Amino acid sequence: MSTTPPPRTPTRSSAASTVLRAEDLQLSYGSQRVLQGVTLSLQRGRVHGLVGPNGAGKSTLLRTLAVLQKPARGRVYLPSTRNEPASEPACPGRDLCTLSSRERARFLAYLPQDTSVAFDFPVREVVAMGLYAHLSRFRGPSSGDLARIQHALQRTGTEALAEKSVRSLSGGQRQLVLLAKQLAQRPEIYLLDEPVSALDIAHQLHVAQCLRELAAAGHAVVVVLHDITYAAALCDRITVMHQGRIYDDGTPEHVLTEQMFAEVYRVRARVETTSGGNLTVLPYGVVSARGDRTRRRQEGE
Ligand SMILES: Nc1ncnc2c1ncn2[C@@H]1O[C@H](COP(=O)(O)OP(=O)(O)OP(=O)(O)O)[C@@H](O)[C@H]1O
Repeated sequence: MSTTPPPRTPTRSSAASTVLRAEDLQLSYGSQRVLQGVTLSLQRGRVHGLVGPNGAGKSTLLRTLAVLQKPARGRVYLPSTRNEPASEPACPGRDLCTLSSRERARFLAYLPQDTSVAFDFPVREVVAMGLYAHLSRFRGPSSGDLARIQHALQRTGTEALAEKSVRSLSGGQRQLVLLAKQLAQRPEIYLLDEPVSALDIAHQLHVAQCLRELAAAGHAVVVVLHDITYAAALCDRITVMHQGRIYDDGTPEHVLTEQMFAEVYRVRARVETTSGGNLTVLPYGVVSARGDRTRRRQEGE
């Protein structure tokens, strides 16, 4: 079942500036090439979706953008003038890996796909960890910091869980708590790997609203998603990953085509626009060599 988030906001048409650029990324695990020639720019005020089949390289790309993995080739950097269009050639800029861990934490937050936690803490303390980059070594959290934690809990609907131990939570609750931690962190860029995969439809809508608000406030939001209809409604721009490469990149209307579903996902899918203007995707069959022949015979080709 797919959930349709609220329609995209006018931020989509406003002028966007590039906040981070990745250029010609290449990364392998042993002999397996997982990223090949990946180049993309992230813009403020945009929700940027990453979609593609299992194993396409989406999580690896996100971890590389978060400087948690080092590419064999290519770089991730802050453009020196952060307002050039995505299509312009790279300018020298500053490599993200040269930022200190505190600077990096002020710049970006990364939500992993696996939300299991190594240590047990009360939820409120987990969210407070998001403040690390903003706290002085010599003082505890201020009243403003405490208010920020409370706001993050409220924004994600996890207030009632604040005193519970994080290990006692359900998978979906843990996902919301880790999102609250990111909100408390207040970075310029949010890198979120399947942030709604464990959420019910109400919470999916709630998170979509929250991400749209972050974009409207000028943050860049990158989100890996498998629910294509949800992605179409939420994202200003979608990058389709296929076998470690960018297959296509652009507005949902541009990239979510029946041809793309056949070539990348190997499924037949109907792509329709509802009367409300939302794009919906209905997969109805698997593409296979045999299936293609059968279909052609049925169609009398
Ligand atoms: N630590 C690792 N060691 C070896 N291979 C890995 C490792 N992590 C990922 N891979 C391989 O890299 C490829 C890309 O994985 P990645 O997790 O980036 O894909 P994905 O597009 O996020 O997939 P999914 O939608 O299933 O989460 C896969 O073939 C995977 O098996």
